[in-house]
Amino acid sequence: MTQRRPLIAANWKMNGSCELAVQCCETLSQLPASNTEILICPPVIFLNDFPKSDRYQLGAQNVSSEVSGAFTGEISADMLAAAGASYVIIGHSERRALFGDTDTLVLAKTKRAIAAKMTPIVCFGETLTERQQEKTMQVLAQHLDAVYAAHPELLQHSVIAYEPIWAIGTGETASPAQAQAVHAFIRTYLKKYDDAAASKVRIIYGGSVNAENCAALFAQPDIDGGLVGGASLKPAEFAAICLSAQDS
Ligand SMILES: O=C[C@H](O)COP(=O)(O)O
Repeated sequence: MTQRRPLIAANWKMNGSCELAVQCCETLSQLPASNTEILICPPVIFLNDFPKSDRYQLGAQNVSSEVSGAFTGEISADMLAAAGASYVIIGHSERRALFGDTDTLVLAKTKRAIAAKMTPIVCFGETLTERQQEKTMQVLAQHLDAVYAAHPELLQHSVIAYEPIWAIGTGETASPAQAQAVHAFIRTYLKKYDDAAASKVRIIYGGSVNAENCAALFAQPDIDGGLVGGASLKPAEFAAICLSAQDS
């Protein structure tokens, strides 16, 4: 880890309950105070089940690209912020693959989040085929360009999540060296938009992070934390992952 403040984010996806929220709060409240920022992104219906705490922040898993109006089922950035979300995950591969979140939508959502004073966690990652064809960096460059080329000013307000799609929910994580190589590429690539912001931006890793593999990942110089799916549904394991970031 680095001088950048570590961020460990839980993405519950469409899982969890108010009972899990209570357990999660209790477990996290026992962690010693530290510089690590802990974030929980439950389904928005559970945001209010988390009491206000200085141990963690709350976030959402998606946001509308629109401000308001006749968009049935959507939730605006202002509404999420009013419900207590200070972060929002944007462009997760599941959104891109299953719900049609294109690069254009990812850019629009990123702008909306920042306008509502939330921090977007903008997700990027390659498929297994793209990795096998050695296209990882090319694919990432294209997707990064789609958000930041015309709007480099967004970078200083963003967190980047690198999530190789082949490692999500599969139990197969990128090795620390593989992940570090991509994180270093992303940081270097982003320098062309804003050199200072690229040095400061937190780039977190997601894809089968667990209590066993997290320490080696977080020890890498360009890995500034994790976006944790399955393991974040087990409060004790998630707390162990948060502790591991403190030690790295
Ligand atoms: O947002 C989280 C990622 O999709 C990783 O999920 P996972 O930890 O279950 O592989």
